[in-house]
Amino acid sequence: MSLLSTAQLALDRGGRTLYRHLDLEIRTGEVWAVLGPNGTGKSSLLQQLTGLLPSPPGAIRLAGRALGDWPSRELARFRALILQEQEMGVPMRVWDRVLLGCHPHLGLWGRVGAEEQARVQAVLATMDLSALAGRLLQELSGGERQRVALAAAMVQAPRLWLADEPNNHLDPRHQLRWMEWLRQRVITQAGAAIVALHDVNLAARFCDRILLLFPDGNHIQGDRRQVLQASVLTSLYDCPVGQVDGPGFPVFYWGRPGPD
Ligand SMILES: Nc1ncnc2c1ncn2[C@@H]1O[C@H](COP(=O)(O)OP(=O)(O)OP(=O)(O)O)[C@@H](O)[C@H]1O
Repeated sequence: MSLLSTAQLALDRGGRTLYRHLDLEIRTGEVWAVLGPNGTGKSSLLQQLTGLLPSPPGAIRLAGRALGDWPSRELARFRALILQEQEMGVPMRVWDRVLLGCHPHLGLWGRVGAEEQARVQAVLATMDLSALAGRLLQELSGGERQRVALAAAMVQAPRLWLADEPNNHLDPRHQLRWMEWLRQRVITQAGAAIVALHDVNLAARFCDRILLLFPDGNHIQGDRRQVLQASVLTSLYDCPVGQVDGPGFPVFYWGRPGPD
């Protein structure tokens, strides 16, 4: 089943055409990576797919229904957007920030019950945040704050995940853990995800389908084995990329092999 589709989507921004004629079909159980150099439109695409940037009526459909026809509350239950930079605004504790993720699921009076408390507790434990529950966001490291943003989306429990560089600031253990969690979640809950990444190796390991955005406005999409090839990535990033065999997946490296 298609959870997100686009028809001839296009976007001009910053005086440039970022993409044209973009037809996407993101199905249940799929994790997509969007890759491309700085400024090619990865964040802009995610913003457009969520409705933060305009698109023609019917050009974006979620589960078959045009984006503009979704009531906002239903939409908030269906999909989550994880932004690249987290706005901190008013001082807030970790627990309260993560609890905000429950809001689309609360009843008319917005009362938080034992079920929501338990959900927050479980997600905090998964993200190694239990000990920080009472701390202010302003007092956290960049990686800790990023884990809080991911935790809030996990509590929101959407079917469709749109995540802009979710691994920003995360150490390798937490990157791996979160990507594994997302993949598992998408498979077991019949969900789907589209994730903007700079780490090609995470894409090669955890994503099924890849969308490449080129600086000249062109794009390529397809199965990860077909798209993620050293020659394609070299041309995408205008930087030499090599490839070696990893344990069950390819490993890419930047630059030419060293002399030793
Ligand atoms: N608010 C804005 N107003 C006008 N132009 C913008 C705005 N935000 C981004 N742009 C421009 O849109 C283009 C795409 O930016 P975008 O942030 O989508 O790229 P990106 O692929 O996510 O880059 P990065 O890898 O650096 O995160 C860039 O040329 C950028 O300068």
